[in-house]
Amino acid sequence: MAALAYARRHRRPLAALAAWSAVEALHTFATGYALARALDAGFLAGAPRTGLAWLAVAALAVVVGAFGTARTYRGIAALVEPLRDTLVRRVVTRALYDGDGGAVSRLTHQVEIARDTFAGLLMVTRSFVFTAAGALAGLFLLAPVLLAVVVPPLLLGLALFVATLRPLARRQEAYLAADEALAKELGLLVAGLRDVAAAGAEQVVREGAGARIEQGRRTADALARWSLARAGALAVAGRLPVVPLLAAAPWLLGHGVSPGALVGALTYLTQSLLPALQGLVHGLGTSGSRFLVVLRRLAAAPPEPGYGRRPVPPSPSAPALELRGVTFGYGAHADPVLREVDLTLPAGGRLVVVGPSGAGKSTLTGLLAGLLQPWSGEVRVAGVPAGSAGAPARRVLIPQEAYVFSGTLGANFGYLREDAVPQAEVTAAVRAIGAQALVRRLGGLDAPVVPGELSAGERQLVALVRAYLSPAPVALLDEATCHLDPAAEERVERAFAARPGGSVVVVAHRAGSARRAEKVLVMDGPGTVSGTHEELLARSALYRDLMGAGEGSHPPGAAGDADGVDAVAGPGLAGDGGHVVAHGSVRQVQAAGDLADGGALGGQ
Ligand SMILES: Nc1ncnc2c1ncn2[C@@H]1O[C@H](COP(=O)(O)OP(=O)(O)OP(=O)(O)O)[C@@H](O)[C@H]1O
Repeated sequence: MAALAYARRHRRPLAALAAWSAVEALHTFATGYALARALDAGFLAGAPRTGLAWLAVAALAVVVGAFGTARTYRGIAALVEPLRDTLVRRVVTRALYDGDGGAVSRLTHQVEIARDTFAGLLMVTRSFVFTAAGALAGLFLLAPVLLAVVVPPLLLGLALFVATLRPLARRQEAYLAADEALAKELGLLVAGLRDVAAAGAEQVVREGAGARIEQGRRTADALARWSLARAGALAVAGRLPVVPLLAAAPWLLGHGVSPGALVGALTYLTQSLLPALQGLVHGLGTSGSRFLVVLRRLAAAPPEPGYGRRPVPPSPSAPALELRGVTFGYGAHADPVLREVDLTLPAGGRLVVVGPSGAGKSTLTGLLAGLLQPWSGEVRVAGVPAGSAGAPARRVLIPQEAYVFSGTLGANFGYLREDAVPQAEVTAAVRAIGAQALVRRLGGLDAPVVPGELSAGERQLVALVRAYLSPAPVALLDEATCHLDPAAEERVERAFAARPGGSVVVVAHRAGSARRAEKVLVMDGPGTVSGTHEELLARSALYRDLMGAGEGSHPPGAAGDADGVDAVAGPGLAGDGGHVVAHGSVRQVQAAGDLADGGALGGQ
């Protein structure tokens, strides 16, 4: 269908190609016929001049045919180049919109394969059709009975070859898939080489890439074996048809076929039909299967939602982060860590997350950061789905273990920026985070950093300045200040809260973070409950425990927890614009110890 549509769109170049192919086919027709006439009417009849005249006709046909052949290349180019342009446009569009990692392989390798093989296919198919037409017409004119001897073995050869097409195409597809996977893996590796070296992950990376290379080798071997089988089929199809003609020669001569016609038939067979058949078999076998496979990979990969359209841009006024009915767990058979959680963090909002160890706080930040994908429900970033273009650059996650690499302090600070960060901006960030003493001690921004020679707290300061300078408006601090003293921690949290245009989620390490917060999310297993510090003291026994208030200070009128199940923040809280709102199912409340400000939360 697609081929027909393509042919319809390119009717004119196709017609021109057919016309020049017909001129080319004149040569085929004339070669056998003129040879037969040269023998029968010329040399065998004692009229060598007539024979020579017919040979001259054959020679003239060669010249005319060569002219036709030369012209067919223009027609081929007029059909092939538009296909290449279409494929390149498609691949580049997908790479730009979807961050398609296999695009390099597609663009540099597969599009060229598609173009070359399409040209090859057009050439051999066209040549076979017109050569066969010329030769069969010639045979018919010489003696129709010749067709009965020549055509059946030709068809048998074709059938043999067709049988190898499908298995070969499958091997070709596997080979290209392996090539793409390798290109993707190497693309990722090159981008992350510094991180690989910093994390000492060379061995892991070697094993992963080694497995891909091995897979590529295996698929190439399988392809080579089937190519060998096809070469066998080609040998049979390309030689066999001569035998019946030679074997039937006495019978044919006895039934009115002249010697010249016999020689003409042999000429048609050996000079035209068999080479054209070999060309077709070889061309379809290599170019045909490669073309179909490559085209399927280039054209049939499912377009992503919104493919070909501009992605919806993130909206700065939409909530910075939203969870809608998010359920998530680790492993197919594990209990969910979060169940049906709704959460809204308005643009510029601040959320502090508290909960006992294992309650799912890091899991929540992983979901918000896009490191984890929910089982169900949706994560939206600035109004767009978390997986779509534009969303990744809007969040920066600072985990407990800060990542610092060997290089200058300035390079570490500016790591998440694509531009050169102005000095004044760096100085302001260093001051906001409270890292001036560290910068001084190391000798300024150009001083080299040896990660192992920094304390855990100093490494956190480096990571925090880097996050502060990042273009992402949303900062996710997952106990990112746990190695700092309470005063330094407070300074960092205030800095992120005041970051222009910024929103922040803090997984609290100490109770003080929650006391200072506008809104707090209390997590306990799959359950969440949110509110202000005062609301939660009244509503949540777990929160009172975490804050060190204890059961004795249970304020009058607080939401009941007699059955061990805390209140779920319901519609009353949802939608109170400007505040963080959350609700979800809540599990058994667990006491987390009596913690005062400065003490650790969550079992640290
Ligand atoms: N990679 C993982 N594979 C399987 N289970 C995990 C994984 N990470 C966390 N969990 C489980 O998910 C639950 C929530 O863990 P999570 O780290 O989110 O809790 P947390 O509140 O951040 O804990 P902590 O305060 O100790 O850091 C725990 O039961 C934990 O064992």
